[in-house]
Amino acid sequence: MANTLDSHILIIYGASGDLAQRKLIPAVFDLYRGGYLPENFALLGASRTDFTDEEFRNKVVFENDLFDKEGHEDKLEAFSQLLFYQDLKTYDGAEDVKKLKARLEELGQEFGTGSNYIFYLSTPPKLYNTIPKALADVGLNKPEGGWSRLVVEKPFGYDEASARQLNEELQSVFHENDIYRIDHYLGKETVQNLLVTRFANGFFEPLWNRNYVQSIQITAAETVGVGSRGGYYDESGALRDMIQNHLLQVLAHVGMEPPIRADAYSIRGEKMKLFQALRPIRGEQVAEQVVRAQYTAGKTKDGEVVAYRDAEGVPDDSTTETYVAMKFFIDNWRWAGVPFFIRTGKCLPLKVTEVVITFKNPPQALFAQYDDYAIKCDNQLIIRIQPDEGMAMEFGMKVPGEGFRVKNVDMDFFYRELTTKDVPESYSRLLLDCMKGDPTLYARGDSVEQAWAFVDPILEAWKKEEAPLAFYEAGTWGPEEADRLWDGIGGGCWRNPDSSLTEKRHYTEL
Ligand SMILES: NC(=O)C1=CN([C@@H]2O[C@H](COP(=O)(O)OP(=O)(O)OC[C@H]3O[C@@H](n4cnc5c(N)ncnc54)[C@H](OP(=O)(O)O)[C@@H]3O)[C@@H](O)[C@H]2O)C=CC1
Ligand SMILES: O=C1O[C@H](COP(=O)(O)O)[C@@H](O)[C@H](O)[C@H]1O
Repeated sequence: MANTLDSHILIIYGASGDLAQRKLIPAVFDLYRGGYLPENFALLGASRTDFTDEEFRNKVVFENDLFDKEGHEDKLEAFSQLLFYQDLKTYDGAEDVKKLKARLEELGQEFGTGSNYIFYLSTPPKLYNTIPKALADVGLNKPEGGWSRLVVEKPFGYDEASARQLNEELQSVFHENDIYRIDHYLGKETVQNLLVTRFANGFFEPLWNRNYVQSIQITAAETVGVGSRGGYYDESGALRDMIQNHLLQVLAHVGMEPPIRADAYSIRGEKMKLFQALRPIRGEQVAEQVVRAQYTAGKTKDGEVVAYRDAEGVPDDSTTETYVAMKFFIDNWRWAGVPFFIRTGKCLPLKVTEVVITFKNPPQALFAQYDDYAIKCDNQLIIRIQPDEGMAMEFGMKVPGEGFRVKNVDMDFFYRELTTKDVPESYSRLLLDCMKGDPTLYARGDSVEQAWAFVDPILEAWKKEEAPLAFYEAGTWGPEEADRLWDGIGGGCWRNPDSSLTEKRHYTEL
């Protein structure tokens, strides 16, 4: 099936690496299989490893376990014929980029793709500024008669200053509208569905504010440890790796004002305003509002785990956090006074990401004398980002029989009931949007800086050791210090979720 996308070539820098093999090439194959790619399309891998086109195809397609090969041999073979490879001596050398340009022109003629290019930077981040400059030196940032877009992987900077500098460097050679800062959480259907839930329905929005909401919590728990990524992770830590980008993006979808239109300008503008309203956490407040912790040896769902400090590539005196829990406020009219909580960690009991909106109790506890009312009657909306994607509303109902005993029940919706199709993988959706020239689900430069501005003071306090590092056993829900964040706000606690969104309850004991 042909479509109306512009013909183009997708160039993946760092094509010999893990991300290209595990995520990018399979995502392009999904687009190919779904008929989303333009009729004239080619993919050019570029990195230093010596491959012929054929060797590259073998590595990233035929020897790639992530492809379900059975029954798809013909499609895979045809897809592989769209893949090419250009070896480089360096990523930013003049000779290399000239060679790359010549290859692109050759492919452009062979495939009729013209001079439309997407350059995907899947290399170590230190090359994110030098590659675009090298492209600009030979005019590949503004190709004659075509267009050029740049996709930049995470991490986008290390702090606000480095993100600002990177923005300046990129924007000096590419127009902001052509820079696509990828955050794979924005490619998740359920993160996008937060906007639909809020803005396509009439009954959530009137309740979605300080008058009715008691607290909002976001949890992103992982069972895995750092595995073989210790070297990268130790320089990063959970705050940079998960909160500065993914979870603040989720927060923005939960907290932003309604956009005027469902387009990149309006949606990204509202997200920026939300980030500007985040109340900074500085100095002594860091110890009160943010808990950082590191896992020790233990047992998770995946088996025995060694302590973080014993993981490959991690120094034995590392103070890098593998867990963060924090409480903060958003200083705007909608959210004044509402506490927000975010936590994320490695080696926790479950892989789960969810948002929980807890609504205020009714003004009078009318049925308080009946046993379990007090503990049972939270009105919560639970939005499950992954897995078991869906939503559940919890509220109190009368237990049949005498008196007014109240129990919590739930109404749920599961994404799998909405469609029999597989939920598209984040990278496929995001790549397709870039091919269409739609940056709505990509992070805008100023908002990335603003997100860093929120986390920077926390990182500074940690650097000065103004807040202690706690420890938690792998396989537990984190340190007990995180529970204390809920003190003094008039109720509430972390919801430690089950593996399924709602355990189907049997009410026989009633
Ligand atoms: N892997 C993942 O799941 C994710 C990765 N990312 C980001 O994407 C980018 C690529 O990640 P990933 O594919 O995992 O990384 P890899 O370490 O696998 O590197 C990708 C490629 O970059 C090239 N490279 C260039 N210079 C260097 C260097 N000095 N050291 C090592 N490699 C170099 C290598 O190719 P060659 O030697 O052939 O030139 C390598 O194959 C990173 O910035 C990462 O932060 C983001 C999210 C998830
Ligand atoms: O970007 C990252 O995300 C993953 C978690 O992504 P998910 O889609 O599986 O929730 C995390 O494991 C990794 O450390 C981080 O770099």
